[in-house]
Amino acid sequence: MPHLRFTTLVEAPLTVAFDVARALGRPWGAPLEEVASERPYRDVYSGGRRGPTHTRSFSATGAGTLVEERVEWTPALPGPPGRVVDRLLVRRPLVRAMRAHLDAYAAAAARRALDVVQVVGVALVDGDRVLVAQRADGPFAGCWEFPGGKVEPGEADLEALVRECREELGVEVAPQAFLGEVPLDGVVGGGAPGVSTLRVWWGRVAAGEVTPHEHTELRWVVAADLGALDWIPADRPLLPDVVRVLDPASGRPANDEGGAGSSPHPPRAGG
Ligand SMILES: Nc1nc2c([nH]c(=O)n2[C@H]2C[C@H](O)[C@@H](COP(=O)(O)OP(=O)(O)OP(=O)(O)O)O2)c(=O)[nH]1
Repeated sequence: MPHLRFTTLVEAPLTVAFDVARALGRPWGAPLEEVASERPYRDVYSGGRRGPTHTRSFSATGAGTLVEERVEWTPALPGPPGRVVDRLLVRRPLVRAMRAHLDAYAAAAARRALDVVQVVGVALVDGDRVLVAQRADGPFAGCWEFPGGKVEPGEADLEALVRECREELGVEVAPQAFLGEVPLDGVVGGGAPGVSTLRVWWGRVAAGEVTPHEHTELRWVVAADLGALDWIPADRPLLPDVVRVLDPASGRPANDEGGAGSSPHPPRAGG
C-alpha cells in the first residue's frame, strides 16, 4: 500500500505535543474517524475502506517530543497509470500540505509549551546505587522521588535540574543521558490538570556531598531495592530505565549523550 512517513521534533512535552496535534487536525478535507487514541503516545485515524489511514506516535527525547507519522492509502487505479495518478494527485499535494501543516504544528506546540509548568528530575548514580529522596510535604509527603522540581520561566530543563540539586541537595550535578518522560495527572504550579510532565535524566554528583535541605531523608539504593519503595506513582514507569543505568547487563544500556532517550509508557495495543 502506498504510504508516506513524516518525522517532526517538537519543543514541547509529550502531553502538549499530543493535545496540539489533535486540536489542529489534519491538512486534508476528507473526514477521518478515530480508530485508536492513547494519550499522549499514539493515535490512529482512518478514512474508511478507500480513505487514508493516519497513524501518529509521540515519543520523548531529551530535546522534546518526536512525532512520527505515517499516512497510507489505497490507490484509485491499479498498475502503472495508477502510480502516475497517485504520484501527481495524491503524493505530491499530500507532502506539500503536510510540510506546511507540520511547520505550523511545531510552532503552535512550542508556543503552548511556554504556558505549561514542566517538572524535571535526576536519578543520581554512584556505582551501582541511585539517590532517592523522601518528600517532606504536600500531597506526596512520605513518598520517594527523584530530586528535582519545577522549571522556571525562561529556564532550560537541564539548568533547572542543576539549580534544583544545588537547592535541595547542596551539590553540583553533571546530567548524563535523558531517561524518559511521564505525564503528571494532577495540577502542577496552578496549571491545567494533566498537562505537565516529569522529564528525568540520569546524572552524577560532580562536586559536594548530598545533604537533605528539603527532603525528610536521602537514601542511596541498589536496583533490587528500588521497587519496594513507596514512590510517587508517576515515577514508577521510569524505574526500569533507572535499573538499566545501574545494571546495563539487565537490558539495553542507556546512551550517554544527554540527547535522545526512550519514553516509558505502558505497552501499546497493536504496537
Ligand atoms: N521533584 C520531583 N517532583 C515530582 C516527582 N514525581 C512527581 O510526580 N513530582 C511532582 C510533585 C510536584 O507536584 C511536582 C514538583 O514540584 P516541587 O515541589 O518538587 O517543585 P519545586 O522544587 O520547584 O517546588 P516549589 O518551588 O514549588 O516549592 O512534580 C519526582 O520524581 N521529583
